[in-house]
Amino acid sequence: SSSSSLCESDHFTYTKPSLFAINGDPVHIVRFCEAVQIHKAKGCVFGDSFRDDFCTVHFLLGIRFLKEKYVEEDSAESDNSHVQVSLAASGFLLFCCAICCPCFHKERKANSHEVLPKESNSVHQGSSFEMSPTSDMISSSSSRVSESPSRYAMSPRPSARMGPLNLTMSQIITATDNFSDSNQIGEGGFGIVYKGTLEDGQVVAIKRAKKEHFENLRKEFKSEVDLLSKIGHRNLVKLLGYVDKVDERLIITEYVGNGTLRDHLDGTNGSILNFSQRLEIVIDVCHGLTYLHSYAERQIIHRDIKSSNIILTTGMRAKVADFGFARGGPTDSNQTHILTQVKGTVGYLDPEYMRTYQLTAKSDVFSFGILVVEILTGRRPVEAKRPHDERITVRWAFEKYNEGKVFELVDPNARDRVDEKILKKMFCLAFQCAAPTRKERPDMEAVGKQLWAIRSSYLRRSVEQK
Ligand SMILES: Nc1ncnc2c1ncn2[C@@H]1O[C@H](COP(=O)(O)OP(=O)(O)OP(=O)(O)O)[C@@H](O)[C@H]1O
Repeated sequence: SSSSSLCESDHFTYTKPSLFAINGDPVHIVRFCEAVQIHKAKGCVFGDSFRDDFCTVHFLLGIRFLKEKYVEEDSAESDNSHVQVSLAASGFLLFCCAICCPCFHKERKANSHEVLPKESNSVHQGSSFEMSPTSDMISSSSSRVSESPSRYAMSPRPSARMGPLNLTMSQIITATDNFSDSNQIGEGGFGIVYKGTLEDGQVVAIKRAKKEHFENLRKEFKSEVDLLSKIGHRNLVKLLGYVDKVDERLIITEYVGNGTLRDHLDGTNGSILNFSQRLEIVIDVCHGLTYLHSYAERQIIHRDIKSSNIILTTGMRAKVADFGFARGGPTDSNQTHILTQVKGTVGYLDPEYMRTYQLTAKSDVFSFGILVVEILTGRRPVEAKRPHDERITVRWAFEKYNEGKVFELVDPNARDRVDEKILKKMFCLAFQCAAPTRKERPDMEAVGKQLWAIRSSYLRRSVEQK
């Protein structure tokens, strides 16, 4: 059987099982899908009889392997192989655009209709939330609400401390000037964050649980402390100690003094991030996540990767913070996922995890993909005040990317001009990470390799341009 559709003056025909034609001329499937994509971007509507399932990754599995080969070659690129690799890279982009993206586009649309409007109506954007697998509801009363506290009642234990710091309550009170407003540096779902200066001059960040949520936040506190105590990496905020008393719950971490990534994207502290800084931040976050997923004592899934949870140092290095929602990954090698409540932040949440309650490290990969689009465009994942077709940033970016208008995506505040190929590679990688299903997303280690290759091309081109 055959389906056909007329778009502008072009006539598209698909005859099962694998004959593709434009205006009567047989064409390769990749060319065909590309043309469909371009016409869709121009606003052409394909009739019901015309199904484009064959443009999905599943259909083109064979070609996908080819794409992966290109990426590998790209990572190993050297100065000598420059020309050859550039060609391979553009081939990769072509495939990425024609194959990975149509699939992403199609499924993403379906997913976002299902979940995004519901979420954005229900919760304050940018705040973390959780959703129970049984109730299927998103809490709207508070950005972070826990399950019944009694389920998590722990036996009372003394004010426990770990890490290099052994602080008493009175030392903490002195360090924060009795939790004075002037030392307050931020506020999240867990509580208020204070800056503290210890007797020896060391500056720390002290998260103080809000009294009204004390019981509810017990599990979150425990999870954050337990997981943070097992990790040590330069791209993750370090736990220095904690206090767990009947009437006080505090987490003491290293102080990272240059504000959140979101602050920097907003330009609230005066300076605008250039492309090179954005690329380094992306790489730092990738390294932090790679460590959590593959090198920590036990796999850790962060579950709340977003720009306000990335804090920058004065040297503009990025550190992942806020482990309040973090969870250990599967312990048994036969286990592919963990079945659990949905927790995270609107706009960054993995649609597959939302649908199935199955959590894997690939949920962090999805959030990372969304974050990369945010870093490059400067736009929040959901921009409610924009025109309709620009509200879901990743979808808007994807459409523009497919129209070949990659420069229109770049944050208008970032003035340094970047090579188009580099930008395309970055966006393409972000779209792969934000693919609708986890099996289509690369793991963080593979992302790191691609980023490293992008970085060396970027540095080489910067030198060439000088
Ligand atoms: N280690 C730190 N060093 C410096 N500032 C920090 C540190 N940790 C947190 N902050 C600041 O405190 C703010 C609140 O952090 P917190 O992790 O409690 O909440 P959040 O991530 O912004 O919100 P939510 O918990 O609802 O997701 C951060 O946005 C940041 O500005």
